[in-house]
Amino acid sequence: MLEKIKTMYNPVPGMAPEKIGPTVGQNIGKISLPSTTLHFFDLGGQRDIRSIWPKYYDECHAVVFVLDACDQARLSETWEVFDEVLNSPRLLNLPLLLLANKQDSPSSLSVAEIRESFDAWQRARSNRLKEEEADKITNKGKEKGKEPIRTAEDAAKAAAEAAADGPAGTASEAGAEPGSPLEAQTWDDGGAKDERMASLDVMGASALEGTGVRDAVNWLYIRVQNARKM
Ligand SMILES: Nc1nc2c(ncn2[C@@H]2O[C@H](COP(=O)(O)OP(=O)(O)OP(=O)(O)O)[C@@H](O)[C@H]2O)c(=O)[nH]1
Ligand SMILES: [Mg+2]
Repeated sequence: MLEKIKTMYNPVPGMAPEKIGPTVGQNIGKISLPSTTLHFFDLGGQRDIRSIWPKYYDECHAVVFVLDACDQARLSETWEVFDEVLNSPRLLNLPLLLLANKQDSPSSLSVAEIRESFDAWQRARSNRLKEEEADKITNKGKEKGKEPIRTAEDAAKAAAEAAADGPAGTASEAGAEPGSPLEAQTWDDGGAKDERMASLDVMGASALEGTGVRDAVNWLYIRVQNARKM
């Protein structure tokens, strides 16, 4: 994608698609636009390379997450990685674009299908977390049920414990253990994540044919200009 951007915007063309191998570390590039120069850091997407991404978060002004819209088998992995980026506290206030690449291919998912796929993945995860939470509460109840109440003193203690636990299924039960996935789920960010989801920008492009590339660069140009005015 970055090489195509260079070819379209710079006098010296970027590398031809057939010569591009997987990005090891970073690939950099810049393009000049009216009153702005955009500097790009193209970071490799392979598992081992993803650990370097956060090193760039403090320096960047916008993020474009490029996904392979043909690779349906890896979409679930893609959403896990994307969700982490989406929820990175250091990126929370930055413009974020989800760019569905390979739109030239007949097997590519459309922008609408990509959005739907991510929504479905999020719904499934949320249901899974709720089930885990319900199981936890049920198991806890069973444990308690096992304890024989022998004396009046024991009965009073059991009643006090039950009262302290609060009604089953309330937020007091959810994600009680620090560091659990539930805790991440219930982390209060003042609704910033919901807002981000509602305003998530998704676009389609083809790095091979160049369709959608100018729209994506314009998106970046506008966001970076706006950020500068603030
Ligand atoms: N049909 C089609 N193929 C593409 C397009 N963009 C990239 N490819 C092909 O997809 C393969 C992977 O492309 P890369 O550009 O290396 O993918 P990448 O996302 O940068 O991968 P990493 O650098 O490992 O993160 C190559 O065979 C490319 O030729 C596209 O827009 N359409
Ligand atoms: Mg690459």
